[in-house]
Amino acid sequence: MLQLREVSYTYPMAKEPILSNLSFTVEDKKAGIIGPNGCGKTTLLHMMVGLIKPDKGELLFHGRPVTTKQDLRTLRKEVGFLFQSSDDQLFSPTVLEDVAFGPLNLGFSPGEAREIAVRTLEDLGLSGFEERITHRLSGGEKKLVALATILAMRPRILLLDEPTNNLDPKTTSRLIEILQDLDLYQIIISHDWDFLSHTTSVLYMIDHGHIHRCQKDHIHVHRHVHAAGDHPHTHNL
Ligand SMILES: Nc1ncnc2c1ncn2[C@@H]1O[C@H](COP(=O)(O)OP(=O)(O)OP(=O)(O)O)[C@@H](O)[C@H]1O
Repeated sequence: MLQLREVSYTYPMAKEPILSNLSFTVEDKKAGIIGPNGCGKTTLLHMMVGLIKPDKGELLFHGRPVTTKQDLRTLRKEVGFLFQSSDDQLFSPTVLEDVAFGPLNLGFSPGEAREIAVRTLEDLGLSGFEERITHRLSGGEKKLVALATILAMRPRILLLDEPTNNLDPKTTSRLIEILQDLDLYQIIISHDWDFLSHTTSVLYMIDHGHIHRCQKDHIHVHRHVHAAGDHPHTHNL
């Protein structure tokens, strides 16, 4: 459904490409993407929603190249993106307005959009948040509301960029439960091995501009290292 084919990308002023002739297809229902800081994980997800255009290669959606604004609109109806920073996602005064914004944009009437928003908040255990002032929410509350703004649009694919950053263990557990219950494609960037082990069934690693599917034993070794309390970055994740 969603595919990057042989893409390369170099940031302006950078000497080396951050992604190089990389191909990636959303085919596993729940996949994690790992790799060291700065290896290009966020760049990859941004490319998959058309926020970054590859210098070479193409983004395909349902087998067709995404080139026009209309192609992008179609893609974004079905592909939701949870930003690393919730403040990049939330902009309305109240939670209800923020969550209803997507459905309104999709053409639902104000009444229908409100109903969808209320139901989505309820599904995420956020009933009672409707009239809360969005920018006054805690970081964890913002993360769940940001997720609600996406789920209200009923996407088929969900891309999540380091969703557990700054979440406490209780909110992380809540997020795990929510993601486990969601029957849609999920691609998750994370440095949190425990979280990935609960939410994904396959892992991909970005390394020197390329992406590899990790072998099972490789995953076990790294999980063991992480469980032993070592810092994952020292092991080149
Ligand atoms: N707009 C930009 N202009 C120039 N360089 C950028 C830009 N955005 C990101 N980079 C650089 O590109 C590299 C890849 O960034 P990216 O955010 O994709 O990495 P990442 O793997 O998600 O890292 P992390 O795990 O730290 O979040 C980094 O070295 C970053 O500094």
